[in-house]
Amino acid sequence: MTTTIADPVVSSRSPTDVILQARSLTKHYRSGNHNVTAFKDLTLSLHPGEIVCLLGPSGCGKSSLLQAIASLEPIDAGEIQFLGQPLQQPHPRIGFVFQEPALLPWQTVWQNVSFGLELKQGPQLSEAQRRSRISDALNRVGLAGAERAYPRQLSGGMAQRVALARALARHPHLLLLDEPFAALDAIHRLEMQKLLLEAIAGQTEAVLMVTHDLDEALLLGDRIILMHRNPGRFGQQWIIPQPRPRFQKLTDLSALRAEILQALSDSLTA
Ligand SMILES: Nc1ncnc2c1ncn2[C@@H]1O[C@H](COP(=O)(O)OP(=O)(O)OP(=O)(O)O)[C@@H](O)[C@H]1O
Repeated sequence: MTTTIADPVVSSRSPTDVILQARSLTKHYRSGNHNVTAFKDLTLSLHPGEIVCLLGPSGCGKSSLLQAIASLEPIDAGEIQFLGQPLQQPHPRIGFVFQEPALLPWQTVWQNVSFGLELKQGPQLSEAQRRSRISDALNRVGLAGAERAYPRQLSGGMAQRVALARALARHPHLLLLDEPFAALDAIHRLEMQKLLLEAIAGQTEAVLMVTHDLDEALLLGDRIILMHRNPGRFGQQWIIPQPRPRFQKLTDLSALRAEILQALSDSLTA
């Protein structure tokens, strides 16, 4: 079952619409004298209201897939459509958060979030619109008041909130998250997981998230896709049969958790 993220702007979209359609994607890297196939023949659709989590062993191509969808890395075969249009370059309505916040150390929090709006193909925003977007994004991540701080003055959790605000300022239809909370301790991770759900409400339509943490996938995902490696490819997928938020209800998913854990364990030897 999927939970629709209510959004006055996007409520006209039906869950049968497609935000992202990727067909038969293949990606090779040249490594020394040989090619590494990061992933092969991946097909994926993301629908409005969905958070989809990718789980899988190291090297199965999760990050490469996100980078391909973000148009940060070219693909060797296949096609990606975003909102029905071919996607060939970074799109202003796709936000990206990496494991490292990657903030510019010489710029303030406000300037770092503003940087998310610096895209050649981005919408022409007036100064007032720009300010409003940055201010709204900082509010969403609970950083109103920290606008003038520099990255060195921030904790790891705060820095990651800035990175999230930078992505949200784009008003993304699609948010790509590559292990965004992996570097945080358990308490801050939980805080950020809750904050993420609140921050995307009413704005972001679909989320594709890479995580190594099965509990995180069960907490946040509406759908979990297992990836295998050599070459990277999709395996089983599971629909999470409970609406979000489910912070108090993980024990209800213990049978499903055990099933996914077994599949993950099997994938290590596949
Ligand atoms: N820039 C690169 N040049 C050469 N090979 C690469 C490059 N980036 C990734 N690879 C290779 O592509 C494959 C997929 O890597 P990728 O980082 O996408 O996997 P992953 O599932 O995200 O791994 P992890 O969970 O460890 O982050 C691996 O074999 C990796 O070594």
